[in-house]
Amino acid sequence: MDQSKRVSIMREKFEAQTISEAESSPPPTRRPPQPIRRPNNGPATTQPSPNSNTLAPQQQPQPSLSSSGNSLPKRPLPSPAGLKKAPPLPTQPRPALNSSAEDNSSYAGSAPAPPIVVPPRSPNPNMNGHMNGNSSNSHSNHNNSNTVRKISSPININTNPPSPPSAPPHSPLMNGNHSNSNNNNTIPSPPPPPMSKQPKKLAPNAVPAGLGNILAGPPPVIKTPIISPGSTSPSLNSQPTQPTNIPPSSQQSSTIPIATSPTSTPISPPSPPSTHHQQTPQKDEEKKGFLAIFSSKKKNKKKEFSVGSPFNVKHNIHVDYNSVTGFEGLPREWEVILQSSGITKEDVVENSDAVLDVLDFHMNQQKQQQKQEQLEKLQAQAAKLPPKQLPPRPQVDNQAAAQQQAAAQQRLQQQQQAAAQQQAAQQQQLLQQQQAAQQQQMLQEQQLLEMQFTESMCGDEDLEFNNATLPEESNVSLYELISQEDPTKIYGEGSTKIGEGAAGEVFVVTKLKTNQKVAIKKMPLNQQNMKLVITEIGIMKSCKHPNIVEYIDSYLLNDSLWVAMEYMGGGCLTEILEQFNTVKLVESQIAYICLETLKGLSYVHSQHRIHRDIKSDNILLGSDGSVKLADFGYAAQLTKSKPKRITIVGTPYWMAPELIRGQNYDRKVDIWSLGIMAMEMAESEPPYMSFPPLRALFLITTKGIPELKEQAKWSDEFKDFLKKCLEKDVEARPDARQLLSHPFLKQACNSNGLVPSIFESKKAKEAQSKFSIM
Ligand SMILES: Nc1ncnc2c1ncn2[C@@H]1O[C@H](COP(=O)(O)OP(=O)(O)OP(=O)(O)O)[C@@H](O)[C@H]1O
Repeated sequence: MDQSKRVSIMREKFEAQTISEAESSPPPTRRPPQPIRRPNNGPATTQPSPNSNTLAPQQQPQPSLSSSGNSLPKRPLPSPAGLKKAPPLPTQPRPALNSSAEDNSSYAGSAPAPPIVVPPRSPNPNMNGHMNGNSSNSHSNHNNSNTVRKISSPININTNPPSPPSAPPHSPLMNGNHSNSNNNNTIPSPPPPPMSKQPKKLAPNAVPAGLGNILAGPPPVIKTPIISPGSTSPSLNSQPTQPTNIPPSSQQSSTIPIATSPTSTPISPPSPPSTHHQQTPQKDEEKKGFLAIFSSKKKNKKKEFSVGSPFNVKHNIHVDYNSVTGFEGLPREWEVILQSSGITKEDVVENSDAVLDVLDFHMNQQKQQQKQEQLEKLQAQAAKLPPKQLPPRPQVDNQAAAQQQAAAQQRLQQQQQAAAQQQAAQQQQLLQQQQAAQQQQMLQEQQLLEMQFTESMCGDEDLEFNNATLPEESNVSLYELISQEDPTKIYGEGSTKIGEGAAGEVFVVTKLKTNQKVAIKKMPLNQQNMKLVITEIGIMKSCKHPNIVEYIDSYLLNDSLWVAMEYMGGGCLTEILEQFNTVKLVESQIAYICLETLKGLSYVHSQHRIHRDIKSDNILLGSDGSVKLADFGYAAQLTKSKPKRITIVGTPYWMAPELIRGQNYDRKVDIWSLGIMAMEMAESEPPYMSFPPLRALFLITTKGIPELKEQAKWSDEFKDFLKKCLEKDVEARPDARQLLSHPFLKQACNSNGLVPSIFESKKAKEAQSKFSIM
């Protein structure tokens, strides 16, 4: 699309959204900042005893496996202090962005529906980093062994106008690898973030997202996945120079399509100016230098909008694209976004499309965040409602009182009878539903087996590339996936918390019959995360491969879903990388981890699935050095009707350029992420980690990935492997099967070769937490 038209449409969307929200939403509230932490949560090194009550009530309400369900937590509970990795040293947060699950509905095969805006998988404020657009991660300080990588906090959004421009950051990466030399016109980026241990949680309603904090301090670093439906726009306050909280708009009608989304709603053609709700930024004419390029020439024109019909907007504000000076007429908030993300005038001029992609991305992200905020607020309000008070009993004489008592007793009996009948009917209905679900499940398993059989007859070529073998969309409900068994009869009472993610907490329990250790991920279940959960379980359940964490079963207890899976005693790969100062992976180990990951990916891809969140956090290690893929919460099933994907899902620093750009993408995005993960293993963190996420996304799409810092340290094979994985041209990027024969992987050690590093990193981590306690 023509640049100026695209900018113009984006601005129209923005204006419409702003007005629609301003009129239809309740007064905004700013959520008080609360530190959110994604703990470094490797498995406990001590063996949990079935009887050990590691989650002592005084520390934490015990989420015991009680069949009554009364003792089960409705939300994941705060972890015991001792189990959370003590944050030893300041770290840089890795913020996550908002999510929506347009794609994730696909596993379940729901009929194509309007983009589903998926708020955090967990409403627990302590866990909302993942989906709330907020997670944090440390900025690795290689000189400091105590650096913590995985700390979560929601992305910070702030409406404060940008500080006066300061010097742009000079990343070694950029300096060394990219031409970003003309500083005269450069919009100053925030200075390189100080290591801050305490992740900030910014007021998510504030607009523009994260900017105040980005400007003021460490940039948010996104570590957790994003899902962007491509159909939303940020709710930005019409007074851009004020720190503002914008109420989230929960109306679907208020969502705005992005240009790249197939779900976009068409924008109405231009029409004459209207008479109210002028949202044009003020003082544009005062802007100088770079800012001047954004000045709107038509700022006095007015627009007409109706609440609830944000798409019926008039093209009476013109945002022009000028190939010499950049964009003109961008909303003030966008200027701030660009400034704080370190996106320069040169960037705008040279890569206007990429800048628009990033702005689109940001708009979507903000929208999700606001929706989540709204949801959390409603939930909080509902929780605060006082219990219904019984009316005070009137004073009556004894006889009247006796009569009243008898009548009341009779009424009570009648009510009890009615309730019992109703309950019986409900139980009957539930039973029928369960039977139907079981039948359906059997049918589907049968179909799956048939499909796998057909695939196994086809050979690898057909498995991976013949779209004819793509499955049809199928509809799976949660009841079809979960077990009806009582987990309290299967697992012992004792449980030890071993990890925590945005979706829930992970415990290790012991299977009574076999004495085998099992990991149980407990996720609060609600309407928002239902599809993600179904996706995760559905895909895990049907993935059986030595390089994929084995799914055991899942259970519904109250409104929590417990997913039992193979226990991986070595924790996640990130835990090794966090100890970069003391434990460095050598090439043979990196090659081994890449090889095992590729085997898993090759299998996943052969099932026409995309993992979409490959990163060190989602690679689990066995104590025997085995390497397995985990966390399929963001995976997508390709189907005949959806052979490609477009939803923006992933964790920014690991995201492939085609995905960031909102183009159709497929399995190859996982290969890109694997390349980034390989760089993580070499350098402890992904490229551009020191940049704010939007800037990182921009750099990924425009500059690609810089080379490894210590070129001489690495073999040509490794460098070539990275080059192949990080090939921007999707066609030229090899697939998993092709990569498996890359010469670099021939250097791979065996599983035993990884064990010492797992062991050492645990030791270092223990020493670190002891040190931080002292
Ligand atoms: N099967 C397992 N065995 C051992 N540890 C596990 C297992 N599954 C998860 N963990 C631990 O729990 C942590 C959180 O698990 P997981 O990543 O699945 O949760 P999540 O809520 O999906 O997280 P994310 O925020 O990455 O989406 C992991 O980083 C890992 O340390």
